[in-house]
Amino acid sequence: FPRNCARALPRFSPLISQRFSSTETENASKIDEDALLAKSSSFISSETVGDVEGLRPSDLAGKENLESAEVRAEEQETEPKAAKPSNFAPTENVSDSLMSPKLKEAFIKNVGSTLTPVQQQSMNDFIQSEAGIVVRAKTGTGKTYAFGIPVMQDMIDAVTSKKGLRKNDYVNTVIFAPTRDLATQTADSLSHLWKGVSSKTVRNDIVLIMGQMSKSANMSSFRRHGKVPRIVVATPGRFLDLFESEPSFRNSLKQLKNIIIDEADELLNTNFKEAMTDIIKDLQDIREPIPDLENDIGRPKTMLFSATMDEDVFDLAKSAIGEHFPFIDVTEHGSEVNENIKQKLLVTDSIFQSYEAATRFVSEHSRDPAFKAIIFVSTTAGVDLAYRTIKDVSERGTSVYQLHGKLTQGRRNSQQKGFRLSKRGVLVASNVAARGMDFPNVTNVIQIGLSPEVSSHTHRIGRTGRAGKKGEATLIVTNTELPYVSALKKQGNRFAEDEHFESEPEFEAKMKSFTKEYDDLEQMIHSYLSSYASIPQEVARLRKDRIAKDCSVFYQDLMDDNTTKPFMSYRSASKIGLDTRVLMKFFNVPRSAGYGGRRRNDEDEDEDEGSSRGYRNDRFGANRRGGEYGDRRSNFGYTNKRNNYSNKRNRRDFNSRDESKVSYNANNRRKPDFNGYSNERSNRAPRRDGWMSRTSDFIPE
Ligand SMILES: Nc1ncnc2c1ncn2[C@@H]1O[C@H](COP(=O)(O)OP(=O)(O)OP(=O)(O)O)[C@@H](O)[C@H]1O
Repeated sequence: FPRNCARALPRFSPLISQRFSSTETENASKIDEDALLAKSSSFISSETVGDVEGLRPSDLAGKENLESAEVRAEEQETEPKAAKPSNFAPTENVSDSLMSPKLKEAFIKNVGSTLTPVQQQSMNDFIQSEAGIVVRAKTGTGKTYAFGIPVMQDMIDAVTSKKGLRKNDYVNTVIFAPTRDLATQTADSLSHLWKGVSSKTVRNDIVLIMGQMSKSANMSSFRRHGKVPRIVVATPGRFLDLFESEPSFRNSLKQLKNIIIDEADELLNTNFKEAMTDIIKDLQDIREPIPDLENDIGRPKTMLFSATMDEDVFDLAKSAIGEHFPFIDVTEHGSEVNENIKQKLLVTDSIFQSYEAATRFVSEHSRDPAFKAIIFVSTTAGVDLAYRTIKDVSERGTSVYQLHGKLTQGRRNSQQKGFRLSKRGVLVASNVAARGMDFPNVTNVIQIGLSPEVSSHTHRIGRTGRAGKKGEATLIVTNTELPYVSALKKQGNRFAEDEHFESEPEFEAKMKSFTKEYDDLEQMIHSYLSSYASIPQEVARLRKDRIAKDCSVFYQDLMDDNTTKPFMSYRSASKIGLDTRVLMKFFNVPRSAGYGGRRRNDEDEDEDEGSSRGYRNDRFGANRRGGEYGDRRSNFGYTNKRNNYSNKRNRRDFNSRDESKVSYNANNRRKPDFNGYSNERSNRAPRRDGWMSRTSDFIPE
C-alpha cells in the first residue's frame, strides 16, 4: 500500500472536504482555505486537525494536541477497554493502535501487521465522530476492515465496559451491500476475523439477511437461541421487507449504534435510493436512547464508504449525518482510479472481434502459471457467450468460471469459490462481480465492450491491483464504442497502450465453428442493443444506426453467415428506441404484422426483452451519473467490408407507418425484483437518459 498516501493528503476540515468533493471542485482553488479552516474549526476536534501533515504554523496548536493525544494513547494502551479513544490508530502499525489485544492479535494473524491509510484514518474518525463519516478510498485498499475493525471494537467495548448493548437483545451494527455476493463476502471476512476475537461460538454474532433465502430462514438465523446478532450484513430489499413485516426484527434494531453503507454510490442509485433513504429514516425514527451510554446522540452513526462518490451520497450524508459531515478522502487529487492498475485499450472493427480478442488473450496466456483474469461483459447472454466460447476454444485444462445474476445462488457461490481458490484461471462475469468482490491475485481484468456507467469501469478494473499489488486492465472496444472511451479519459483513466486489433483468420474460423451452433443468439443481440441503449447520451453519444448495424453484423459473424439478419419485432425495436428505417435496414422484421401486431415468435421475444427477460438479480445499476461527457468522435469510420446489407432474401416489404401508433405503455413497467423487495416504493418512474424509452428495463447484471 502507498503508505504516505493518506498522510500526504491534506485532510481538509469537513466543510472544505465537502466543497472539494462536490460539483464545485473546479472552483476549489478560489476557496480561501484559511478562512474556511477558521470558519469550520468548530466542526473538527484538534486531534483531527493535528493529524494532517504539512500543517501551517497557525495549526500548531492542533499538532501539540496530536502529540498529547499520542501520549494519552500510549498510556491507554495497557487498558484498551478505556472510554472512547481520541486517536485510535496513531500509526500504521496495528500494534500501536487501541484495538483490544485479541482483535490486534486476530488482525495481525489473519490480515497483516500494518493498517492501510484508509483503515488508519477512518478508524480514528469513525470512533470520534458523533453522527458518522463519509469515506472515499480506491478499490482494493482495505475499506472492509476500515469499517469492520471499529465496529468490532465497539462491540468489544460494549461488553467489557458493561455499557450499552451488553446483552444480545439489540443489533449493534447493520452493514448494507448492493449484491448478495458482496454481502456474503463481507459477512465471511468479518466472521473470519471475529472468530479470533470471541472465545464463544460466533455463529450468531454476524448474520446475513438477503434475498434468495426464504424469509423464515432469514428470521431463524436472526433469532437463533432467542438471541439477536450483533452485526447484520444485508441487502436492502430483504432488510426492508423484514423491517416492515417482522415486529421482532424491527424491535431488535431500536438500539442500533452503527449503519454502514458499503458501495454507497451504488446503493443510492436510482433503483435503491428510495429504499435506502427510507431505511435510514426508519432506523433513526425507531431509535431509543441506549441506557448508560455516554454521549449517545439518540440515533445511529451512519457511515458511507465507496471508491466512487456522487452527489446522491453527499445528499444522504447531509440528511443522515449533518450538513457538515466529515469526509475522509483517501484519493490523490480526487482521482478515483487505482494507479496500481495499468490500463490498455484495444480497438476492434466489430463486436465479434472484441470477443475474439478476449478469447485469444485467454488462449495465449492460459498456460502462464500466475494468469488469473476476470472478463467482464455487460449482459447475462454476453457472459454466457464468452464463457462458452472460451471453454470451447481454449486448451483443455483451462479453468473457466462464470458469474451472473441469472445463476442460482448456489451456483454463484460455487463458481466464486472455485475462482477464489484457483491459482490460475478465468472468471467471465457480469457487473455482479464489479463491486467489492475480492478475489486474490487477479492479474488481469478484460472488459469486452462498455460498462453500464463510468464508475462501473473504475470498480471493474479494481478487481485487479488490490492490496498493494500491480494489475493490468484491458478494455476492448469497437470503433463505434469509442465515444465512451473519451468519457472514461475525462474521468481520469489513462491508457498506457492504445492498439488496433488484427483478427487472425484461423482463430476466427475456429470460433465461428462453435458459435454457429449456439442457441438464443438473437436474444443475445437484443439484450446487447438494450445495454447500449441504457447508456446516457450525456455520457457518450453512441450512434444508434451504427450500433444497430454492429449488432446485426455480430449476429452474422456468430452464425458464420453474412446473408442472415437477426429477427426483431417492431415492439422490441420501439422499446429499445430504434426507428423503423434502422430496424428494417439491419433486422429481419415480421412480414405483415404492422405496428403493435404480433406474429410467429414475436410473442416470446417481445415479452422477454428488458425486465421481463428474467433479469432476476439483485443489482439495478440504472444510470444516475452524467456530466460533461458530450464528446463525439467522428474520426473512426466503420470500414468493415462485411457490412454489406445487400441481402434481398431478408428484405421485407413493409409500408412505413406512424411510429406513434406503436402500442407500448412506458409506464407499464415490471416491478424490479431485488432480493424479494416487493414494496410499492420500488415502482418508480424510470429515468430516460439513454435512447431507450425505458432505461430501467435494462438491468446490467
Ligand atoms: N491492513 C491490511 N494489510 C494487508 N492486507 C489487507 C489489509 N487490509 C485489507 N487487506 C486485504 O486487501 C484486500 C482488499 O480489501 P477490501 O476488499 O477491503 O478492499 P476495498 O477497499 O473494500 O475494495 P473495493 O473498493 O473493491 O470494495 C483484501 O484481500 C484484504 O484482505
